[in-house]
Amino acid sequence: MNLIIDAGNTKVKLAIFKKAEIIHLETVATYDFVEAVKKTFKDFPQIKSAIISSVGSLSKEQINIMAVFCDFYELSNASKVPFKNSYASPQTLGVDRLALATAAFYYKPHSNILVIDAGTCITYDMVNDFDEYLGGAISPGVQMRYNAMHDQTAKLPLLEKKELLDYIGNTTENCIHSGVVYGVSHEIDGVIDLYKGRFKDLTIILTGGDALFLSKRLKNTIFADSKFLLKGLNYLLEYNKH
Ligand SMILES: Nc1ncnc2c1ncn2[C@@H]1O[C@H](COP(=O)(O)OP(=O)(O)O)[C@@H](O)[C@H]1O
Ligand SMILES: CC(C)(COP(=O)(O)O)[C@@H](O)C(=O)NCCC(=O)O
Repeated sequence: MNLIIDAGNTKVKLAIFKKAEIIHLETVATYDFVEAVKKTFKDFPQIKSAIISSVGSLSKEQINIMAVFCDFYELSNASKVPFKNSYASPQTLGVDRLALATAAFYYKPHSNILVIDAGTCITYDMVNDFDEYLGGAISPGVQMRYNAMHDQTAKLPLLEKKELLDYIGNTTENCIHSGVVYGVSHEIDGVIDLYKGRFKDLTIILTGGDALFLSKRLKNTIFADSKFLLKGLNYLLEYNKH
């Protein structure tokens, strides 16, 4: 069994893989990380190896607790990956994006794949049919857009995402929801259209905490998989063992 940890900027996801199958999944806040790890090893003593991708605020001490329990690997920009990395600043690339590109590579090798991760930020990552990672884009995530409007104005309230019946907002709250929800979904559809114009037979994967909420609102056909990054990490753990 492998313990796979994706520490993002909002939440830490812990998954246990038995070969390619996820048999346990939980999401915790950064401050609960150490307790969650201890409990996981108590409940699943069969875990032999672990990997962590951390782009959030976990400290070195928090991360190093893993080494107490098993054979532990921290994903870094020096890790081996199964594709050609053509990012011009590989040392500053988020390791979570390396995991997404890895999942894309194994999902459909030698094909054009765009991965959209709607998490704290929305990331766009492109792997082409030459198995080459090109990069993509980083934009503000759903909750970040709500937070920014509240934090940087005097009058706008802090809201959370909500289903909307009409894109014409008729109250302050509805106008904010419309701006965020229709803004994000039209951004994503617009970006997909750009990539479709350049890459033939493009496969589009949507993942991250807001994937299910957004998938219903897109005009493009996408494959939503909230566990895509975790699957990429499980591949990278096996890939870097040898
Ligand atoms: N409990 C929740 N209820 C509603 N939305 C949530 C919840 N937790 C996370 N989200 C949404 O998912 C986003 C974070 O997704 P996630 O993939 O966990 O981010 P990260 O990997 O950056 O930590 C937030 O920006 C928010 O919009
Ligand atoms: C863009 C990110 C903040 C996304 O993090 P997330 O929203 O998944 O928590 C992260 O991948 C990161 O810190 N990247 C470094 C810059 C780069 O990828 O070029």
